[in-house]
Amino acid sequence: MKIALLGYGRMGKMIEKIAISRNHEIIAKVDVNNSDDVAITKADVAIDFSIPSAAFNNIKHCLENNVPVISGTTGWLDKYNEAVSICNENKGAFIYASNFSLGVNVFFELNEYLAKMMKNLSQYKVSMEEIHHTQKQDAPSGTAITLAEGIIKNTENTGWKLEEAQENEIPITALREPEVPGTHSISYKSDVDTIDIKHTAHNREGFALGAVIAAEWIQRKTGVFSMKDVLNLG
Ligand SMILES: NC(=O)C1=CN([C@@H]2O[C@H](COP(=O)(O)OP(=O)(O)OC[C@H]3O[C@@H](n4cnc5c(N)ncnc54)[C@H](OP(=O)(O)O)[C@@H]3O)[C@@H](O)[C@H]2O)C=CC1
Ligand SMILES: O=C(O)C1=N[C@H](C(=O)O)C[C@H](O)C1
Repeated sequence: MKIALLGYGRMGKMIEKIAISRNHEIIAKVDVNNSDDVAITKADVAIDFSIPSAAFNNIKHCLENNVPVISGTTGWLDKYNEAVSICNENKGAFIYASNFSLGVNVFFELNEYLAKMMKNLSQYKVSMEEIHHTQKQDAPSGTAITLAEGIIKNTENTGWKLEEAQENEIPITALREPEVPGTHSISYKSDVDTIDIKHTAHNREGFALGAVIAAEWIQRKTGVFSMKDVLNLG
């Protein structure tokens, strides 16, 4: 495949390495100072790991030029429904995932399964913690938001909040520490015990491999998909 990388930072560089190892070709590398709009239109797929303020326009540009797009950028989802409409209007192909790693996608399923079991156990209060590197622009992480949505779908919780939450809201603590690729944990605490589940990324390879697998999977498809479709989980 000919791949356009939209965003050539930590993730863009890791995706380049994995894509080349799987015999793909990088034909465009876009960052804040370098936008090659013509090269993008010649790609079989674009992979966007950029910044929250740039992601939507990157995705729109690809979909309007019939280039399938995989986006892992977090913090832009107020415009997700608009991106879905643009994809459908252009009969394009689009996947957004807050986390492309196989391990976290298994963790998403585990989280929902546990939430269903906890639904009627009102003695347990749920909370979440995410830890990321100090360069991260958004909080809470996209992954933490997906995890919170998985709990809300399956319990009486009605929303989530950073730090101080109301009754029926999931409190999320977002910590920033040097060099941490991404750690997410969920706790159900009662007066007598605590149940914890946790995912720890050791590096960024899992995210990058998942994004390249999604790019391979979306070839010749039309529609809006998720990593659940790609990995055939659940
Ligand atoms: N879904 C997932 O599995 C994962 C998602 N992420 C998310 O991916 C995103 C990128 O993460 P990361 O690589 O660590 O971040 P970096 O800051 O390392 O990289 C961001 C890149 O985007 C570039 N950029 C800035 N403006 C634009 C623009 N207008 N168009 C295209 N590129 C632009 C930056 O360029 P410059 O440096 O020149 O400013 C930089 O190269 C984040 O939102 C992060 O949360 C991260 C890991 C996994
Ligand atoms: O910014 C990051 O680094 C990460 N961002 C994603 C998120 O916001 O969930 C995924 C991963 O945790 C790393």
